[in-house]
Amino acid sequence: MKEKEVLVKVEGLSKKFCKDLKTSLWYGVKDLFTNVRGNKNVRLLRDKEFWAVKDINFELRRGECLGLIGHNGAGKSTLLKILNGLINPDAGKVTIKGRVGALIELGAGFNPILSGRENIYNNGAVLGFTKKEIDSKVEEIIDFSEIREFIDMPVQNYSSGMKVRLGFAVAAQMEPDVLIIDEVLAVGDLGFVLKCFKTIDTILPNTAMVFVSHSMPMISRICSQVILMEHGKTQFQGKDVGKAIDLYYSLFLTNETSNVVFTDNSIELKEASLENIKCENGIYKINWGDSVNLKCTIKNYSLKKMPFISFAIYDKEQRAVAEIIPINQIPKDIIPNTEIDLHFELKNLNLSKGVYNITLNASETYAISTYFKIHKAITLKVEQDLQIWTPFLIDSELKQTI
Ligand SMILES: Nc1ncnc2c1ncn2[C@@H]1O[C@H](COP(=O)(O)OP(=O)(O)OP(=O)(O)O)[C@@H](O)[C@H]1O
Repeated sequence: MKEKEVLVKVEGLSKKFCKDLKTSLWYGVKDLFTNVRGNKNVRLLRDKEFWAVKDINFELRRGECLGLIGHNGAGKSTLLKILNGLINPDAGKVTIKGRVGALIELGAGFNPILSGRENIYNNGAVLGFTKKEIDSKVEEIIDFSEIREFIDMPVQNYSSGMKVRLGFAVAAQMEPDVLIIDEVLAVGDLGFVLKCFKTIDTILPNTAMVFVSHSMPMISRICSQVILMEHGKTQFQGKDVGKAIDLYYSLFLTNETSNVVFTDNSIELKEASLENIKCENGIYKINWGDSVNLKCTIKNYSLKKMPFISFAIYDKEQRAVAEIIPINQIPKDIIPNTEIDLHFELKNLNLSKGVYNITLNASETYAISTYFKIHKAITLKVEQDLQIWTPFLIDSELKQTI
C-alpha cells in the first residue's frame, strides 16, 4: 500500500523558557544583539532557564493522529504553539504542508470584541480563504457550533463551551490539512464532544492531526501514535497506544489508603482482604481472569438485621467500571456489638492490566438506605502481559473460519 504524504515533520525541536520575568527580559534584550551576529549558544541553558520542550522529533502523514500526553507542565501546549507558529523554537525545525486548523487555548485566535460571525471571517482569512469561500461555509460553521442565537454577540461574552464550539467549528469545517487540538475540547458538553468525535472520524482520513489530552479514553479513541512527554522530553514514542497509556498511568502512582465516605455509625468495616493473595504495600496482585475470595470483618454496633453488602470497582481514573452484587444475601437476624466475618467469591475478574480500587457499601437493601460506605477497602493490581488499557479484556475464541 502506498504511504500517504508527510504533512508534518518535526526535527530536534526545543524551546527554553526562563523561570523569572526580569531575567527573561534581560536575556531577551541580550539575544536581540547576539542573534544579529548569529547566536551559537541557543542549545545551552543560562541561569534560571529550563527546557519546556527538548529534542522532539516526529513525522505525521495524512490520515494519522498523534496524541501528546504527559503531566501538567510537560510541554505539550508549548509544542502545539510552536507547530501553530505562535512561538518560535530555540532549536530544531518544523515543516508543515497545507492549511493548519488549530484549537489551542480557549478564545485564542478570536478577537474578543468582534462577534462570532466576524471572527469566523477573520479566521477564515488567516487560513487563506477568500470572502466568497467563507460565505459558502459560514452557515455550515454556525450550524455546527449550535450557537446561531448568539453568533452576532461579541466573543468576550461567550461561555467557555461556546468559545470551544465556535473554535472547533471553524477549525474543522475549514477543511484543514493539519488539525491541532489542545485539551480545550473537554470544556464542551457531552453532546458537543460526541459531535466533535464524529467530525474527527470524518475528516481524519484526509488530515494529519495532533491531539493533546489528559483523557486516555479520548487518546485511544482517535490516536494512531503517541508521544509521552516528561519535563519537555520524549519518554515514550510509538504506535503502541496501550503501552503509552500504561506508562502515563504509572506516572501517577498514589498511596492507596481507604477512606470512609459515609457512616451512620451502626456498623464499621474492621478489615478487608483477598484471601491467599500476595499483598505488597497494601496492593493485592492478581492475574487477569483470576477468581478471588474477599473476606470482610464487620463490627456491628446496632443493627438487628444483616445489611446488604455490595462492591464497586473503580479504575485509575476513578471511573466506576463494575458493580459486584452478591445476590444470595438474606437479611437474617444479627446481634448488636458483635463481629461478623463475610466471605465473597469474586469470579473470573476479567479486568485488564492496571490498578483498581474496591468500594464497599453496606445498606438495608441494595443501594437503598446506606449504613456504611468505604472507598479503597481493597486495592488490587491486575497483572497481564498484553498492553491493554481498556477496563476489560474479554475471553474469546474463534469458533469457525469460512
Ligand atoms: N511564556 C512562558 N514563559 C515561561 N514559561 C512558560 C511559558 N509558557 C509555558 N511555560 C512553562 O513551560 C512548561 C511547559 O508548559 P506547557 O503549557 O507546554 O505544559 P503542558 O504540558 O501543556 O501542561 P498542561 O497539561 O498543564 O496543559 C511549564 O513549566 C510552563 O510553566
